[in-house]
Amino acid sequence: KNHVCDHEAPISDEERVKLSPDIRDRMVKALEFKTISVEDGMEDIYSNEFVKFWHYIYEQYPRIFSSEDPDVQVDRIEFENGKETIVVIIEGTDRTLKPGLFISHADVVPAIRKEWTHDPFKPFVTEDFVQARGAYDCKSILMAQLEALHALLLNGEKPPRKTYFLFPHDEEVGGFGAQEAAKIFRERYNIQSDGFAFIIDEGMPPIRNGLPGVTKPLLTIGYTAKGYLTVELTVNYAKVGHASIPEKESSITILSDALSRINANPQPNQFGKSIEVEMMEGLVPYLPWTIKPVIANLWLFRPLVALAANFDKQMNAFFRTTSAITIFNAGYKSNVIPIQARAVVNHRIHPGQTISQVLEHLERVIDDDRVLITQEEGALEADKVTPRDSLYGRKIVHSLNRTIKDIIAIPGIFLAACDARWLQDFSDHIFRFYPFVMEKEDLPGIHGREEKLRWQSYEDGINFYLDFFRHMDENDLPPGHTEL
Ligand SMILES: CCCCCCCC/C=C\CCCCCCCC(=O)N[C@@H](CCSC)C(=O)O
Repeated sequence: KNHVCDHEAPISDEERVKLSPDIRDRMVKALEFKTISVEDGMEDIYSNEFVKFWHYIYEQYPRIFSSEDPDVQVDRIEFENGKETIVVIIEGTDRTLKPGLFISHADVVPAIRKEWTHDPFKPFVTEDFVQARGAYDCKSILMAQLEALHALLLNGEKPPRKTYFLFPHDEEVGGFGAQEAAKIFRERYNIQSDGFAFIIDEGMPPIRNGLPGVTKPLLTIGYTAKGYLTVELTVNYAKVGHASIPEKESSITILSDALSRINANPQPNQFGKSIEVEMMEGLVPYLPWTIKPVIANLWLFRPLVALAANFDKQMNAFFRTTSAITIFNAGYKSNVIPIQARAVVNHRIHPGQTISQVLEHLERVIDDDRVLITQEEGALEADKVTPRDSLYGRKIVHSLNRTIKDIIAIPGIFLAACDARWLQDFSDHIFRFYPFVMEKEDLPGIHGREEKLRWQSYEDGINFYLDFFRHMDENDLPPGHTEL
């Protein structure tokens, strides 16, 4: 089976929610709140923005947040400085079905004003897109889910199964909101291991022109996610003296050598150890004739395809554990040689490797006792893998095909991390993706500058959630539809 039915009849015009000026305005306004997560140890001046953000959201969606309906419940998990992780629970029409869980975080990463053409918290709006920090990651999902849910409830409908929405406040800095929610799901709501039918969180974006020759929007739904490991490298080299008579080595040169060795000796290629082979096979029908015969015959060309990791940064990220040097500091005065140098390396662990294997490789490559390697808190192994033939996966693809023109959706690996990792015990069926098509050039906007959400994509994404909310029952799709 390797067939994705990408020619579903689209939803009808009557079913489709149109992007009204009100829907646009709500999104634009949501982007004005500086719900910024800052790293530990930095001054957190944004707490009140979270309070104001949720106050605004409560006002905008009264059918959810101030409802008399006993089937609609809102729970607020309080954290320091008034920040809250929010849980919304909607009773479904069939109480015999396991509940489903949707996750979307409310926090965003910081943005440096001078790097942007417009203030990242004063949204720049055109006919085609809105540009602001969080426009894609992740207020797009949060707002689209609220729009879809509100429309559903206002229409007098309920989802087929009980549905939980989790809106954490700190995904970008560790996920304590999601970790606390996991405890509350167990203790307060009595949800046991495997208690959710499925979990849906942020993940890969559908990218138009994402691969050479693939012009249609291509989405690799995260059926697993890479692990996470940050290490600090420190050198304390006390042989220092006056800068006019330097030693041959210093903490800076020793650390620089170590970092160069990490760059020159990447972690081993893992092609074939997780679901990247299926991912490549899923792509076959859409590839141009120049590449198709190679990918269609992986039994023969596997070693050749694995080599792609050496030439293409995306393939590299899919096929191996990556190591990104994200922080480097040393020195404090131009004529003083510093004793200490420090760097931070962030690894995204391929499911074919473990944390200890990554550390062993790192030690072997650095091969210098003067470089102290310490593991930062928050490391996690790669996530478990969702079954390829999951009914919910097929239903997701079905709804994507019905609401987003030309989308190609195949199972793959999520290259980053999301809050679902803290809730893995609750479901074997976890899916990580965004339903908003982007152009390839938009990609660096996520965590970068000029982050964008395209309006047509936003409308499509709202309709995706609405369609999925209506159809997320246990009934199988008609034969021939959406076999992954
Ligand atoms: C075959 C098609 C190729 C497409 C390649 C696209 C590559 C895009 C990969 C990732 C970008 C999207 C990421 C969006 C979600 C970001 C979530 C996130 O940033 N999470 C944080 C969590 C931090 S935990 C301390 C992270 O850093 O991973």
